[in-house]
Amino acid sequence: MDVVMTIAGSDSGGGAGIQADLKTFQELKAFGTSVITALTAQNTMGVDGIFPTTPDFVAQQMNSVFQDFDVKALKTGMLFSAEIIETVAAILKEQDFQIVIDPVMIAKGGASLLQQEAVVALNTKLLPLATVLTPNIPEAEVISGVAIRKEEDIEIAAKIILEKGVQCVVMKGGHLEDLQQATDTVFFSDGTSFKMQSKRIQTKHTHGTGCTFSAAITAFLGKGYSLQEAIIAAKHFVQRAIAHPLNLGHGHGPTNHFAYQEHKETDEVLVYES
Ligand SMILES: Nc1ncnc2c1ncn2[C@@H]1O[C@H](COP(=O)(O)OP(=O)(O)O)[C@@H](O)[C@H]1O
Ligand SMILES: Cc1ncc(COP(=O)(O)O)c(N)n1
Repeated sequence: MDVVMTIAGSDSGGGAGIQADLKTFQELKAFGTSVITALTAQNTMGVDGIFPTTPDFVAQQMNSVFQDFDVKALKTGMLFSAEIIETVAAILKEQDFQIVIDPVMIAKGGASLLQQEAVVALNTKLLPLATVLTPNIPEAEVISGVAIRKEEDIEIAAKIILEKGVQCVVMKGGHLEDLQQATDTVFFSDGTSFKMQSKRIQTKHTHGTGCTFSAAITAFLGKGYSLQEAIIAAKHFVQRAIAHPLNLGHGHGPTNHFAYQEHKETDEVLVYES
């Protein structure tokens, strides 16, 4: 059994964060371990409160798992503060994992899940350790300092991000809402790139899409897929999870992790070199 890890915040509403990650790992038959950076009081309508863990206790959780398990791949999600980022980075520097970094900043409802002053630590301490970084458009803008207004800006921002030491960046297109397609563009540090395109589903139930996508990449990497294979397989996973919503809650409802097994016919991801 392949062991993977998520280092992220808890979402009491079950749609994002640690809960989305563990559900994704489970559906993909990877054994999920978890390090909780913060508790959030949250539902589909928004975040009502945040209670961060101390950096020392984040370290203690990581060390307990690493002492006992052979972790194959891990992801980070909500890290909340510069102190937590520095603690996580210092431990990961000593290890040789495949690391997926989902640079979570703002929840769909608008709450800040990363303190503003933590962006420097993210850029300088954590990004150089990333096998793959998965920013949405607003996150890519903050990390790169480039305002993304048109297609060409995506490539400009990606190049700046790769210069920070990231091996691969997936520029997620979920926030480009005027388009018919949900297109993610993947750039590697060797200069190659490809696009993944799927039908944009008209739905408000997109809570946890980014968490689910990065957790799926982690699970597939843990199972031995190549980086490109893992990213493409994860796009299939999230597409099915969005296409078959559970219609839960009164706001932005969660994605459907069961859909990967239950709706194998939903497979319309187009991949092409860019
Ligand atoms: N309405 C949608 N239909 C299909 N795919 C979507 C939709 N919204 C987001 N996605 C996909 O979900 C994944 C997460 O993207 P995004 O929503 O941009 O991330 P985040 O949750 O971090 O904001 C990406 O693969 C993106 O293309
Ligand atoms: C604890 C936690 N982590 C991450 C997100 C981001 O969610 P999304 O994937 O919808 O951007 C969230 N809302 N809560």
